[in-house]
Amino acid sequence: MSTLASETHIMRQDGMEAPLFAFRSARGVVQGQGLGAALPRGPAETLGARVAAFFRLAGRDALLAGALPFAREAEDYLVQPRTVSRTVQEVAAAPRPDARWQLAHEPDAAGYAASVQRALGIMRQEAAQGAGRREVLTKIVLSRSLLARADAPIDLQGLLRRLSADPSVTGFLVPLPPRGGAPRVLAGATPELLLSKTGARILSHPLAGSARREVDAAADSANAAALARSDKDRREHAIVADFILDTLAPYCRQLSAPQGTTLTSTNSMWHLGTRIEGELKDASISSAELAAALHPTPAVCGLPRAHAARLIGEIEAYDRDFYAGAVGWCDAAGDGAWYVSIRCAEIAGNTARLYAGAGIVPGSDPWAEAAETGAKYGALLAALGIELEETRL
Ligand SMILES: C=C(O[C@@H]1C=C(C(=O)O)C=C[C@H]1O)C(=O)O
Repeated sequence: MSTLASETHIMRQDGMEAPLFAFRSARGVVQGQGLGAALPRGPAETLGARVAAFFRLAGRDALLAGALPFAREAEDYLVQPRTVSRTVQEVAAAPRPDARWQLAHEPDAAGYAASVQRALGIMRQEAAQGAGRREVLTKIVLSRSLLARADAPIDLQGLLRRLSADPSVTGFLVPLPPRGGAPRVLAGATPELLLSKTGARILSHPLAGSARREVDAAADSANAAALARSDKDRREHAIVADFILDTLAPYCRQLSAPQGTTLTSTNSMWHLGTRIEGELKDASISSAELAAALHPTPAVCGLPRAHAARLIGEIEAYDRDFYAGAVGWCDAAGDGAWYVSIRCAEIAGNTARLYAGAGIVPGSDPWAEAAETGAKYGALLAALGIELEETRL
């Protein structure tokens, strides 16, 4: 255990100490204050063992929270706060910020559509090589990024309040390892539950298959109806739900998706979702270990997983770092909640780096996928107060 007291202290503009981390949803708020200690960092493979060793020493009241990066081999960042509060949500509105922004796309919609073409070409080629090939790519999730620089430091507490205003998401703020000595956080409004555990009961609610929300009610329902009957989106979704069922099955005495696949929505997006419920054989396994086993699911990576992750590294021009990873918390009983870190931005001082991705399967239309990623910036753009024309292609 190492103490990082000076590294991640973030002061609010009013001089009060800001929370170390926060998760706010309609189910309540879990928030930590002050940095106590940090879990020795390591890859997803060893998270379960490191968390178990931590709680053997840290005692019953301890709690760990933080972020897993996208790459399984990269090091996670989990911290223990000095104090924890778990409360019921009080949604205080926060005024929209009026900063001026400079924006840079990495890549823009055309560049992103070209990457999708390239991935579809790889899928066609591998499928043509047929069963003789060991690894045939059936899905890959490609992302793009938007770098936004404000003329003033970004107010993290206001941002978190605006991100949490949508009752269908979990607003989060977690510290990331400082870069070049400067503190940074990951802030987002994730709609996707990777895994939660309470005693022996576990839940996962994967999302895949998307359409934008519309202000006009008729257009909005038409988008939802088209998503519900889209064969491409159903295939894209089934790959994720099957992967999660297969991965969790060995840990469970009972596992099912009683409602099947249904439409779910946030303020900015429609999704196909499957609520998966299970009962663990061994209730002492930690939610962090289960989250690490699942991560990254084909909702953010692809199938086969390692093959898709390698191709993402080749096709995307940047390292995803903590985007498309997982954020969450875990207590000494192993109970906790872990979310897929999407609809998020890495924030340091005046800059926010937003990310958005979309699942590509045979039949995907490159420009439609580019438009989908534009729509997925929506939650963060609205919370930061950024207007972006390009999100409507
Ligand atoms: C990758 C993202 O979202 C994921 C991809 C989805 C899709 O391709 O339809 C839907 C929900 C998420 O699992 C993102 O928002 O960045």
